[in-house]
Amino acid sequence: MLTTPAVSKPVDDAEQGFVLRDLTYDYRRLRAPRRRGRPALGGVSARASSSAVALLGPNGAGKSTLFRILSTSTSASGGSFAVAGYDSAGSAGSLAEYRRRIGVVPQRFRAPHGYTCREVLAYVAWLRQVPRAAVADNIAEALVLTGLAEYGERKIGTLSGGTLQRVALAQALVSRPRLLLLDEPTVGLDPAQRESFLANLGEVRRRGTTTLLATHLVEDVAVFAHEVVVLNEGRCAYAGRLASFAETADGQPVPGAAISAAYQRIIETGADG
Ligand SMILES: Nc1ncnc2c1ncn2[C@@H]1O[C@H](COP(=O)(O)OP(=O)(O)OP(=O)(O)O)[C@@H](O)[C@H]1O
Repeated sequence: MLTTPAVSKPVDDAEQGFVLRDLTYDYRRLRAPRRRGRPALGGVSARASSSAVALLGPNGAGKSTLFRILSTSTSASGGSFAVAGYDSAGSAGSLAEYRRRIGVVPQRFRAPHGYTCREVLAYVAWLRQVPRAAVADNIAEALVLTGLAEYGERKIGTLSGGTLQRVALAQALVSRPRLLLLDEPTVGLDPAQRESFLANLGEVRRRGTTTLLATHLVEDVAVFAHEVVVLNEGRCAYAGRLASFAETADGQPVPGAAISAAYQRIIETGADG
């Protein structure tokens, strides 16, 4: 029977965030080193200090490449990053531990239709090497945090798109990640589903998980983000507080239109924050 798990306590924003130091990545070095063009990342430096960071940028800006580096599915060609107690330059944390503490929510989450939500989460917990004694609690906590406490025994094939995307978030949380990477997770959801997903995400980031949300939807940025990083053509065009980005007074709601206008200005002028 499901009991209410002890959900980890919210933590101070000051413990959150990340540092990117001159990160470079060049796909051409792998396939066609002499090909003309630019590297996917041409020296990205940025700093964030909150747990709610939106990553914006036009197609090809380098967002997915940055995610691949932060999730360690590929290594940067140069530069380093520090996040969640780990420094890729070697000064802090272990790579093995860091890998266990990353959660990734893809744009389109897929899982076998015949599995229950709990089975999917148990499988991911096994992949992530969650200690056996912690698995049941972690699964229960992930289901509660994503509003899926009643869905543990539901089969994946019976879920709506919005609920399935909450399972995507739950599976990313099952190892209690300290870094959560989300790649346009609300694409295809209707407004009510998006609102519910973002509410869950807000709860997650208040639990102490540095959350980096790549999105093209300014409404999501307005609801979720405290800070914004904008990539353009493989470089950081802006990194800072959402309120400064949209030129809104701190503490005031930031309208989506102001975010959109600031974003366009930065992309068009190449302004550097
Ligand atoms: N596997 C690959 N092989 C070669 N070049 C690639 C590969 N993946 C991405 N690129 C190139 O690297 C650059 C950055 O791509 P990336 O996918 O990181 O950008 P993005 O901001 O995530 O774009 P999108 O919003 O379209 O997903 C682009 O010029 C892209 O063409």
